[in-house]
Amino acid sequence: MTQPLFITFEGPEGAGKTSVLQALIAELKPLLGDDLVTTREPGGNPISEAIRAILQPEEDNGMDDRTEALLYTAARRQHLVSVVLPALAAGKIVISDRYVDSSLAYQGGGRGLGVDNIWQINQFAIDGLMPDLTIYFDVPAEVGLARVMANRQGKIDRLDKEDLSFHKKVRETYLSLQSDFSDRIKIIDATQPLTEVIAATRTLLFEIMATRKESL
Ligand SMILES: Nc1ncnc2c1ncn2[C@@H]1O[C@H](COP(=O)(O)OP(=O)(O)OP(=O)(O)O)[C@@H](O)[C@H]1O
Ligand SMILES: Cc1cn([C@H]2C[C@H](O)[C@@H](COP(=O)(O)O)O2)c(=O)[nH]c1=O
Repeated sequence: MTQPLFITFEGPEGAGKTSVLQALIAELKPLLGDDLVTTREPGGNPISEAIRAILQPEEDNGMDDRTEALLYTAARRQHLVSVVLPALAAGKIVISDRYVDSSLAYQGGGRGLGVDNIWQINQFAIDGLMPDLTIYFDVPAEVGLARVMANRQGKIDRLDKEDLSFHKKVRETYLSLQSDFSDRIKIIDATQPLTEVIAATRTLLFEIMATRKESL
């Protein structure tokens, strides 16, 4: 069996994670086949997708900030158990669009609940499982939000609609996490043209895949 890899994509709204992932799936699937599993949070299985629908309606639903933090964490737990852990146990490469850093940045930073508090509640859910590599796509909040507003054709959800100061705090928290955990979290300037962002991501993915060894 080959050594499993757990890779996560992170970033503020409109950073381009989904576009990059779609482009690279098209390149990597012919090479890796079933060895590559791509997924997203919140979601990736029926229970977590149901939680996503509660978390991300288009209109404000009056949700309490701590309830929000707990629901993202619950969705994460189910996603881990249903999708991520079985794939890693089978030696696969898992790429998840968002993971625990999203909660640290959005609920810890954006909502002001505190990164340490959000880290603590997440320990129960993730049981120590951290990514081998996190790629952080960095854009100023204004740039990302402008992309979302220009392109989402009516599907602007509850979090997209938060004010600019919320989204700025999300980005600041991501930058601080990246600086504190720079061995794990690699930063890409996502204001570059998409083709360049894809190329930078490809380089990081191929670097870590080259370290993957055969194991018993
Ligand atoms: N580097 C780029 N330059 C210009 N436009 C981009 C770039 N990357 C992505 N976009 C556009 O920005 C929009 C948002 O991109 P995408 O959905 O991939 O971002 P995301 O990080 O997945 O966002 P979210 O997390 O908010 O869903 C899309 O319309 C996409 O075409
Ligand atoms: C995992 C996670 C996500 N969020 C927020 C971030 C985004 O606004 C949405 C996810 O939407 P996307 O289009 O799939 O990126 O949810 C969050 O606030 N906390 C989290 O833990």
